[in-house]
Order: sequence, then structure tokens, then C-alpha cells
Amino acid sequence: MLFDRYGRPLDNLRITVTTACNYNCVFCHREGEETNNTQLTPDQITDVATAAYSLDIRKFKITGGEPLLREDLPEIIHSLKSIGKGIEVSLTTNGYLLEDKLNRLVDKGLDRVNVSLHAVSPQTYVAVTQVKGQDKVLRGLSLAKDYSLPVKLNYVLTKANVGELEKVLDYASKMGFNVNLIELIPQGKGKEIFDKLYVPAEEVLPLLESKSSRVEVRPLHSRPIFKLETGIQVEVIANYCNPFFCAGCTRIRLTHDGKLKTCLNRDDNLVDIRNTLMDRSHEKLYKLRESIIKANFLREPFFKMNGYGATTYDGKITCPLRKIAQLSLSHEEKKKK
Ligand SMILES: Nc1nc2c(ncn2[C@@H]2O[C@H](COP(=O)(O)OP(=O)(O)OP(=O)(O)O)[C@@H](O)[C@H]2O)c(=O)[nH]1
Ligand code: SF4
Ligand code: SF4
Repeated sequence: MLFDRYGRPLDNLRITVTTACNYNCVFCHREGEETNNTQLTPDQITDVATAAYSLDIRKFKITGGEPLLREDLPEIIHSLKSIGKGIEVSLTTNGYLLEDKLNRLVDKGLDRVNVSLHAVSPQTYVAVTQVKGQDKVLRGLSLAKDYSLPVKLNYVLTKANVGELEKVLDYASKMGFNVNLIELIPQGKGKEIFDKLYVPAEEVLPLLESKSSRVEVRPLHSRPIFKLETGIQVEVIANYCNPFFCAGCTRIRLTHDGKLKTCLNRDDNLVDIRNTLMDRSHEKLYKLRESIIKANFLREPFFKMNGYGATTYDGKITCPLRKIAQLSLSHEEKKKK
């Protein structure tokens, strides 16, 4: 397994299969990538994943844009699963096309799915996504339940839909789905609306605490996990000004156009592998491995500890230590005792 200069393991490759999307969410960041029509072929994606596998990466996350727009997505899933033993392939989607496409994905070995559900009320759903897609998404989610496919609901917390959180939790509890409660980040379109719509996760912690029997911390991003009395769990994804989040970062990204991206928030240290992906020689796998090793070396926490607060890697933003970070810290300290 590779570790970066900060001791963080690399166990996860996020693959952007397209930047196209049938939604227009107010906070979309498209994994920090520019939008255009370029996309890698299933073979190119599989070559990078094969090199990653040889470096002990076993978790592949398919993202976008909206991955279900790709007609060859079943083929991509099949070839990723065929690389070797112990591979987990998961997918992040807005869910609009799930009801039409899920059976083929499950058939090809999809292990689990994260589906956006930012609101249960149709009006708020449309206000956030700009699409009247909620009924279709709910039907797709029911189908996923029928297939016993593990589901996480992605709920992005904003001023526009904070009133929907309880309803989303009730729905998730009824369906037995876990929830990712995701803070807005000033990235992509999120940058324009951040000041207007940002709600710190701290504001909803009392609600989560009142519904939970205990709290744990996931090693990935030191994410607090609230175990609800209804049996589901809510994972808090609060990256902004949170050095503990970045300390637990174990991923790199393969962009839609063939670059290795070391951090969601950075495009100044990409490793360009486009030429290697065109290479037809037997050295291709070796070169891709070298590129992943290089990208891993370039990884660094975007938010770093700085005294009792945090700063970005380049010192452009400074922030006080957040309560959400302290929650992760106090949990770690309790474990050590
Ligand atoms: N800053 C930052 N945010 C991330 C990172 N990974 C995921 N996120 C945020 O978390 C949201 C949900 O991500 P998903 O792709 O659904 O999956 P995940 O929860 O990260 O991963 P799994 O738990 O393995 O399913 C994304 O939309 C991002 O906003 C990361 O490495 N850095
Ligand atoms: S569904 Fe995802 S990719 Fe599409 S607009 Fe919304 S946030 Fe962006
Ligand atoms: S370093 Fe921090 S901001 Fe960058 S990808 Fe990792 S968790 Fe996200």
C-alpha cells in the first residue's frame, strides 16, 4: 500500500466517467473538474484501475457528472470487477435514471450506490436540483431496496433545504438507508452561492444528537457517524476548514479527460496521463503505476492544523478549530485511553 508524505494511505480511486449531467444543482462542483465532452473509454479506465490494483487500491468509486448517462456503464463496472479479487465498485448518482438502468448494473457486479436526495418535498427538491425528478428517484430507490443493494442517501445541507433534513431522515429510516450529510463547499457553482447558502454542520448536530444512541468516527476523513435509534446511520461530511477531514483522506481521482487529481480542491498539481493512455506498448502498465506513485507523492491535506485552528495548504484561508473537528478529536482521544 502507498502512503503519502503525511502518512496517509492511498486505498481509493474515484473515477469521473463523465462531466455531463441531466441535473443542474445549485451547488454542483463536478469533483472540481471543468465540464466538457471528453471522456475515457472503458479500456482506458480499466488500465488505470489495473495499475491502481497493483498498488493495493481495491475501492473504485464511479462519479460524474451523472455516470448513468453513459450507455457503457455496465461494461465499465464489469471490467473493473474483473481486474482481481476483493474489488469494491460503488457509484454516486442523482438517481434519475436508476429505475431504468439499475438491473444491468447490479447484474455486472455493482456493490453499492450513493443517491442524492436533498429534499423529500417536491418543491424544495426542484429548487435545489432544477429538475422535477423526485418521483423517478424515489422509484429507483425502491428498486435498489428490492435488489438489497446497500444505499446511502447524499443530502447536501444548505439554507434552501435545511428544513427537509428531518423528513429525509424519516424516509431513510423507513427504507433502511444510511445518510451522508454533506456540507456545502466553495467549489464549482458552490463558490457563487457559498456565502448565501452555507449552513455549518454544527447547526444540525443537536438534531442528530437527539435522534442518536451513540457516535462513532469513520477513519475515512475522520467523519463522525451518528447511530440513529431507528437503526440507520448518518455520516457527517464536513470538509470546510476541517483539518481532521483532510488528515483522513485516502483517495485520488481520475478525471474525465485522463489526469490524476490529488485533491478535490486543487488543479495545480495534476498528473497528466493522457499520452500514456494512448500508449500501446507493454510498458503502459508500468508507466501508469509510476504516475499513480507520483500523484500519491504530491498528495497533501488541503486544510492543515495550524495551532488551534487550520489553514489551507497555501495559507490562503485561515479558520478557527471547528466543533465538528473537535468531535472527531475527542473520539480519538477517548479511544486511546
Ligand atoms: N473535500 C472532499 N470532499 C469529498 C471527498 N470525497 C467525497 N467528498 C464529498 O462527499 C460527497 C459524497 O461523496 P460520495 O461520492 O457519495 O461518496 P463518499 O461518501 O465520499 O464515499 P463512500 O462512503 O465510500 O461511499 C461528495 O459529493 C463530496 O462533496 C474528498 O476526498 N474531499
Ligand atoms: S446531480 Fe451531481 S453532477 Fe449533476 S448537477 Fe447535481 S451535483 Fe452536479
Ligand atoms: S485533501 Fe481534503 S479537500 Fe483534498 S481531497 Fe482530501 S479531504 Fe478533500
